[in-house]
Amino acid sequence: MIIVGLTGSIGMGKSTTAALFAEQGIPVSDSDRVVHDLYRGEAVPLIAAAFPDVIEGGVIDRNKLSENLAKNPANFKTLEGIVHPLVRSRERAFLDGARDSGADIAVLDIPLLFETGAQDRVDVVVVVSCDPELQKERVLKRPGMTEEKFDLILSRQVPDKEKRARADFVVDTGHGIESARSQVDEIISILRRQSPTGG
Ligand SMILES: CC(C)(COP(=O)(O)OP(=O)(O)OC[C@H]1O[C@@H](n2cnc3c(N)ncnc32)[C@H](O)[C@@H]1O)[C@@H](O)C(=O)NCCC(=O)NCCS
Ligand SMILES: Nc1ncnc2c1ncn2[C@@H]1O[C@H](COP(=O)(O)OP(=O)(O)OP(=O)(O)O)[C@@H](O)[C@H]1O
Repeated sequence: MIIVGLTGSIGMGKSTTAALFAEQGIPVSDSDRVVHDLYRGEAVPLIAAAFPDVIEGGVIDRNKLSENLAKNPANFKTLEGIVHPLVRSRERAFLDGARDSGADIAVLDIPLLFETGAQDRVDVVVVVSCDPELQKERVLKRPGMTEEKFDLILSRQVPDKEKRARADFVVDTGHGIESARSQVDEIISILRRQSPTGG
């Protein structure tokens, strides 16, 4: 099974591109979604011990957590120390399930692929990218997003230019969905041609 690591900076179109792989029947795991899920369950007691004021009604309130991180960026390190091993363990379970189901390709959508060294755990790296102005416009449209939060998150991510340089494939999301869909379909057919079973 070919493991594809899908990454890209905030707002570049990872989730949208991941959905295009899923459309072709390829199993996809979304790390941001895994984190959000952990914040409603397994991670709650661990995060409550480190940051008691971000718990609301027994779950983690991501807005409160974001405010906490904006005030104390050093807390990212503690938080990531709790969250990333849990994400990693969910990732292994996902890959086992994908293998058991006979998938020839599986996609891991990992926003912090290069930052966490996850490129060593995947066979192929796909980076999603677009123009930085379009990226900013997309992100600032989101409810609860501020320029400050955008800059804080960007400052913790490997720059887009470097990501593109390290990619096996780049998907440009700046020209609409149909364009992205044909880029993804092309990547899938290249991978299937290269795979030992020939797909
Ligand atoms: C900072 C938090 C509270 C913001 O939550 P919110 O719902 O507003 O945003 P969301 O989770 O959708 O993330 C928005 C964007 O920021 C990126 N991002 C999230 N955490 C980080 C981080 N630690 N470093 C760099 N980028 C990050 C995401 O990948 C995404 O591109 C949340 O993302 C979080 O708890 N992050 C820490 C866990 C983590 O490292 N996640 C990254 C993927 S494993
Ligand atoms: N190929 C595309 N064509 C047109 N719009 C797109 C395309 N890809 C993404 N978008 C739009 O850009 C915005 C951000 O996309 P998406 O949520 O997929 O980004 P993301 O990289 O997953 O973001 P984050 O890193 O914050 O989770 C969305 O509004 C989405 O509809």
